[in-house]
Amino acid sequence: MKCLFIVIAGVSERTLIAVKPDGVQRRLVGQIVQRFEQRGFKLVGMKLLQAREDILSQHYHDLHKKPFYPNLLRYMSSGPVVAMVWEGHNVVRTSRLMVGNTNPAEAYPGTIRGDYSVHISRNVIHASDSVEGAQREIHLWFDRRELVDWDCCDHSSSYQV
Ligand SMILES: Nc1nc2c(ncn2[C@@H]2O[C@H](COP(=O)(O)OP(=O)(O)OP(=O)(O)O)[C@@H](O)[C@H]2O)c(=O)[nH]1
Ligand SMILES: Nc1ncnc2c1ncn2[C@@H]1O[C@H](COP(=O)(O)OP(=O)(O)O)[C@@H](O)[C@H]1O
Ligand SMILES: [Mg+2]
Repeated sequence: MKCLFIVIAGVSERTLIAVKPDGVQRRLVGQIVQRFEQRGFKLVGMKLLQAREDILSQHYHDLHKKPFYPNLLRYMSSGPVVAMVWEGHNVVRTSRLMVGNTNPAEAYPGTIRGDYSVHISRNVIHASDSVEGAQREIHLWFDRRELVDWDCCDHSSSYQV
């Protein structure tokens, strides 16, 4: 029974969150990170990068026939993005709810898109939309060695005088 618990505890769900170029340029990174921390998720990977076109075209492969696809790639290349991996119970579904509708005009106030954006072509943030998609996107954006496993600790037990 103890072994079973350890196995289950070891496969906590992860998702890819990316602050898009407009979010970085508008200095929204800190507020977005704060929302995920406050909700109780654990940051296990984070980097600022100018996304390469091959990564973006794989990332948005499902949309490559859409009329807005060229504009989407231009948007995502228009400055650095902050890519993050967050971990926790139901993190994929919960982070989609925190992010809000793809179209900010439909996104509820209180969601990230509902609070910080007005137009679908500048919607501030990306969040994986399924557990399988998250695994694929994390693998695409991060090297395994860039992800850090760490335990929450009760600091009071390590205070020293
Ligand atoms: N310019 C433009 N961009 C769009 C349109 N539809 C979607 N996009 C952009 O393409 C992104 C990807 O679309 P989706 O994957 O369907 O939406 P999403 O899953 O909410 O957004 P991501 O988290 O970025 O994947 C959106 O977040 C928008 O930035 C559109 O009609 N026009
Ligand atoms: N109709 C649209 N017009 C412009 N951009 C769009 C449109 N649909 C999607 N996008 C862009 O493509 C991104 C990815 O789309 P999608 O994966 O469907 O939504 P989400 O970002 O909510 O996961 C969106 O975040 C948005 O930036
Ligand atoms: Mg999407």
